[in-house]
Amino acid sequence: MKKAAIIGGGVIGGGWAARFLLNGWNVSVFDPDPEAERKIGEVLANARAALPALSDIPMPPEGELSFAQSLTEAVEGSDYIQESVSERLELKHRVFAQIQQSCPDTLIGSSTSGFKPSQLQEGAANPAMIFVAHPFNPVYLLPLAEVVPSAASDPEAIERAKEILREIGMFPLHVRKEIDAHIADRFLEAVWREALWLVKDGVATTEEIDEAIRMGFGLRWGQMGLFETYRVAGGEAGMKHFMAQFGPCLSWPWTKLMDVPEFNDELVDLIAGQSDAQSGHHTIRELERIRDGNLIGFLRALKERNWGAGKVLREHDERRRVAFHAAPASGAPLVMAEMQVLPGWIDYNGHMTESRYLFAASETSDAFLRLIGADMDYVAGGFSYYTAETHILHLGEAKLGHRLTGTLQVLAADDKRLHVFIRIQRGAEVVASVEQMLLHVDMQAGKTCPAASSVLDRLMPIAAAHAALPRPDGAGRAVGQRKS
Ligand SMILES: NC(=O)C1=CN([C@@H]2O[C@H](COP(=O)(O)OP(=O)(O)OC[C@H]3O[C@@H](n4cnc5c(N)ncnc54)[C@H](O)[C@@H]3O)[C@@H](O)[C@H]2O)C=CC1
Ligand SMILES: C[N+](C)(C)CC(=O)CC(=O)[O-]
Repeated sequence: MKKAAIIGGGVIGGGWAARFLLNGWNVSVFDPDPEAERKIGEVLANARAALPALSDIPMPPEGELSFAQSLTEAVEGSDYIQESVSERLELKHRVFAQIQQSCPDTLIGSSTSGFKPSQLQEGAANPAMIFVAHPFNPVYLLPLAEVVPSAASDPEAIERAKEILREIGMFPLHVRKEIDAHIADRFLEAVWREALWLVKDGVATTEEIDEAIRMGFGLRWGQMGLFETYRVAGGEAGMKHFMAQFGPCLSWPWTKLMDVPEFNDELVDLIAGQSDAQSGHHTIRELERIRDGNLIGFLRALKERNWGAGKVLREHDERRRVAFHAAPASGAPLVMAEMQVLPGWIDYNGHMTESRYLFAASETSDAFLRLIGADMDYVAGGFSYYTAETHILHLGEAKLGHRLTGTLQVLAADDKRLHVFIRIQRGAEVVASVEQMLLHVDMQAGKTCPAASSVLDRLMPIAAAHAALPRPDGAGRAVGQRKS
């Protein structure tokens, strides 16, 4: 089992410890803070609840965590050392000196947010082993680690470090030219300084600034970065058009940070050329589709959490739910869910795996239950619908990227029973039908009971309207039954 030593077990050291442990490494932490063990325990509990949810493969057995009494004890026999002490250069120098007394040839990544590797290496016994490995909080979830070597670094050691970071699920971004605050923190710092001006000048509150980020460009940045986003914003003509349109802003007072590069053809060609090399293999339409697919995934996740832009989606749903019940019930199957076949839904036969048809049906029926008021508040009150029986007919194949619609027809309903017929459709093609019997239950008693009148008042008009629909062909089918 490999061993990582974490020197400094605060916010970032705790995150590194969790990432290594959950990826199967033994971890030894040294931090003189008497609270370090408790703090790391809490970070680890959060990481255990979060990181496995990102994986479709079972996680390796967790490594062993130990707390060393001295720095020398922590680093002994380690394959990798991550320094995460406070952002003070003289403290980092002292820590490196102590580490290299006993482990001069072991890789030492520093979490420093801003010091250059050449600064970290000053006075070191073996500068070649010291480099920046700058992570992002929470370290156990965010993949980026900026790996910054200096001219004194050993290239082979840097490649080994990048491989270790990949092994624990990170994305090592090799920063080729050392600079204060590396790459990402320079952006964070620029945005931060601009935000401080806006607040100080009374232009916006901290909340308004956060809304400006999380309701708009923050979502775009999170899935496409800066240049790819602006390339798409240039329309069919791409980056050159974008720059022609917005280049003049560089000399307008659009920012307090007025030290800007001269806007000339050389700059345009530099940026546009790099943008072509980065993204020119996709058409703008392809990039739009990639962007939209990514945004749908984000927004669905945010909606699940009822957070940020996801809260807006839920509020919008609620408004539409009220409007829906105010109108007369329609006599057509209800379109209750839209989804896209994701990579993790595909099986070894190259099409959507069977369990995802049930998932798609349950997305559809859950949305219907929310529609009739059997929502999470109703469940919190101790009542719910449970599925008693399901019959799936596989009628077609859904493949990666297909957009699917879940429609629901009520076959029958009374105060305790809800018999539904769900079609999972790709356009007009029904790829599966899912017939279900749901029973209304008192969750505490573990028995069926009549649904609340607030639910029945919404359900029964829909059931009455659907009674006029033709009975679906697949309804009531049993396994093995031949159609006459
Ligand atoms: N907080 C953040 O958002 C990020 C911080 N960083 C960087 O990570 C490093 C650590 O920052 P945080 O974890 O936020 O600080 P922190 O204040 O939460 O933790 C620093 C820890 O270092 C310990 N420490 C101090 N002297 C020590 C010594 N001689 N030996 C061992 N441990 C010692 C302290 O007791 C403390 O627990 C800094 O270089 C910072 O710039 C990097 C990315 C993000
Ligand atoms: C504010 N900060 C400079 C410490 C931020 C970072 O270094 C990275 C992060 O996680 O935001």
